[in-house]
Amino acid sequence: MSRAKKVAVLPGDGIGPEIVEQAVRVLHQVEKKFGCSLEFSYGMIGGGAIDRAGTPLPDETLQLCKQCDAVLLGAVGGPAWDHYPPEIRPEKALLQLRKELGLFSNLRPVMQFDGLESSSALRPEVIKDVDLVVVRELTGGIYFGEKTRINTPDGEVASDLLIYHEYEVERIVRQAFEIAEKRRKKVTSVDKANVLESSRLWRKVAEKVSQEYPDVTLEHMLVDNCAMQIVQRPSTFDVLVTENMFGDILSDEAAVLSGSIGLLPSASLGRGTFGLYEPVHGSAPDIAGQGVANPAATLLSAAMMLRYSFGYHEAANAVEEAVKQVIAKGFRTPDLIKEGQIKMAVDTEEFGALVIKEIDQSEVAPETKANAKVGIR
Ligand SMILES: NC(=O)c1ccc[n+]([C@@H]2O[C@H](COP(=O)([O-])OP(=O)(O)OC[C@H]3O[C@@H](n4cnc5c(N)ncnc54)[C@H](O)[C@@H]3O)[C@@H](O)[C@H]2O)c1
Ligand SMILES: CC(C)[C@H](C(=O)O)[C@@H](O)C(=O)O
Ligand SMILES: [Mg+2]
Repeated sequence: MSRAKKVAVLPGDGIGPEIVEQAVRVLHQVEKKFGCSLEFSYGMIGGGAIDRAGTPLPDETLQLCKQCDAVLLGAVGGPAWDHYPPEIRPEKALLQLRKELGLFSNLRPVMQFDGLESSSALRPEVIKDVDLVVVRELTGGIYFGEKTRINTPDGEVASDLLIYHEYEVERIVRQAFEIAEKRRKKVTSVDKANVLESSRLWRKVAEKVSQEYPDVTLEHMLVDNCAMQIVQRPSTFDVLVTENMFGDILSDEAAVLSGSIGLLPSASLGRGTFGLYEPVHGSAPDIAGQGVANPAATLLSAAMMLRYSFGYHEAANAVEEAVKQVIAKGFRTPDLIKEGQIKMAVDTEEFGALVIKEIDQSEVAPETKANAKVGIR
């Protein structure tokens, strides 16, 4: 294979370091098995960076990311920093990093895992055949609009501006159509066009872009309805495209379909092959330091990195298959064990070791249909 691919590794806070450690171990196994070469460089981000460097996103971290081919991130935040002012909160680092790197498109695939049918809070017949991708706009909308906080005689007043430019909507909607063309050819555009002007623009642009993709069906859905439909008839969704905050909320909700937020990976992409890969979940302060976090979401994010940023499709398939196999064989981190179920309980490190063993023993498999469907390039 070609020169070593450079990976910036940002473990972050809470369970971040625990899950990222397993991802790096798995990627070392990928190097061994597939003869590729990855070069890892570590950087600080989030609360830990505030404590050590006085800022959640030190300039060295940003420069490191810019010099690499991809970024692998754990999670940021936690109660220790919740009272900090907005400019030095851990979450600010994440938003700034995505913006600075031009990563406007956040892909969050949601799938079914064999053996987990009864781990979901939903009935097995409802979650049967779930296979959807949330395409979340990532660098615009209310998270990035102007914020104000003023004192008035009637008390404090706060505001967050929700603003979208046409070009921002157009590029993310187009991305959704490109993905849908390789899948089941259906785009659900989610908005609140009955109330929000930004959503009315969103809808108009979605209609315009859809003209270029006559073989893809476009449906519009109001976000409140979508929040219900996603748990009522999830298998009818293929590609779901939406603005930043709606996508944030709906993707956490969609975790119920797989069985745990610890299973949901993500890829944040821009124009080229550079990408940032992180689990959908946060730093899970309630279980941090116990070594019991589910590392699957991070391992699957690493697989997305192999696929989208490096084009290592076989290696990506092997990691995804290995994670699925470990789960199918009945191994479970605590988040996937319901009361009364007898399963083989494993911790974070044991789960990582099982995945490594699966990769070691795997045949080098060709691109499978299921994997190819999420592909965007
Ligand atoms: N990308 C990110 O870095 C990111 C994303 C979301 C939240 N956050 C931050 O994380 C902190 C905690 O947020 P929260 O509690 O609302 O959300 P969270 O996703 O961290 O946790 C929600 C629940 O899911 C569980 N959970 C999450 N990941 C898990 C895993 N891998 N394995 C097993 N269980 C898991 C947690 O234990 C918790 O019960 C906050 O500071 C928040 O701002 C960061
Ligand atoms: C921590 C927060 C800023 C972040 C977001 O809203 O993007 C998180 O919830 C996510 O989903 O990655
Ligand atoms: Mg979120």
